[in-house]
Amino acid sequence: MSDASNSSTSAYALPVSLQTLVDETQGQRDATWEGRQVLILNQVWGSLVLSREGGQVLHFAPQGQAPWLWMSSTPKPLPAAIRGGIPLCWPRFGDEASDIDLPFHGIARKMSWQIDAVDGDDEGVEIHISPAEAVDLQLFPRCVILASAQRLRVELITEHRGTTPVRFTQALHTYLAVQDTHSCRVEGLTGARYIDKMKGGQEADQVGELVIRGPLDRIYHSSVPLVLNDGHRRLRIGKEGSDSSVVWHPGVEGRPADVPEAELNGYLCVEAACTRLDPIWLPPGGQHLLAQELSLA
Ligand SMILES: O=P(O)(O)OC[C@H]1O[C@H](O)[C@H](O)[C@@H](O)[C@@H]1O
Repeated sequence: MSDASNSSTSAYALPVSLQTLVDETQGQRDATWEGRQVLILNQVWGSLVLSREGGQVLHFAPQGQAPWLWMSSTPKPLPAAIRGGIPLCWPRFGDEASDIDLPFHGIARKMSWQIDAVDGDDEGVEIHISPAEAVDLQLFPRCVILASAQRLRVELITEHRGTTPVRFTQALHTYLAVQDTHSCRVEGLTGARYIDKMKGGQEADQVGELVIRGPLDRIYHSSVPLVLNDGHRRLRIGKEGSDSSVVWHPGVEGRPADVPEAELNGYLCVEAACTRLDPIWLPPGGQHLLAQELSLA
């Protein structure tokens, strides 16, 4: 379903068709949503949806709570990436120079992934995924997703299986569900140096708390945990293996085609990233772990 009837008007809400699939799940099952093969978990600790296309968490909510992640009700059809949840931008983030000739946000979010293990009980679940197709690079990715009533943690692990050192960038491009983008503050960035991509890459220092007033596309040089406060909920955004925090919202002018107007202010992207500020150099045999962990603050 990709029409207006799939859109829910209440804040934090999932697209109606996805929420229905979650509600109809008891325990764990495979299903199809918007042409994607998804694993749906609806258990004592909460619910989670994972797409094999893109290896992407599409939804997470602790039991009895509203969704923590935003999802477009009108995603583009395959082979496009889905806008929402936690897209994997790997092994290239945005417009940074790359050793390898790759698309803007890399290849992972358009790859097909397989589920290697799902290990869960009433307390939570641990899911391991890896590419279902050959990765024609020296680098090989895999992910571990840990969900419980208290947290969602996504780990993106890169192994170097080749013979020469490789430089790469990446991001866990998380779309966080908010009541209204323009009521949001991101706490923890005061004083941090940032690159303003909307001002041609101009650099500046963050003065005071970051308050979202309009379109924003910034790479902060920051490795500390942040808090997204939308006035109704405070989400702690912890991370590992990342010295860049990207904060992005396109605003009305830049609204992507796969974001209905009514849903535009239902999210803010706060991304755990390794960018041009902190690219990863991996030697042969090396491994890097990038993680983002969400919990209530
Ligand atoms: O539309 P996408 O390819 O998913 O990219 C969406 C956005 O992602 C990042 O946050 C970048 O900083 C932005 O410059 C970009 O516009």
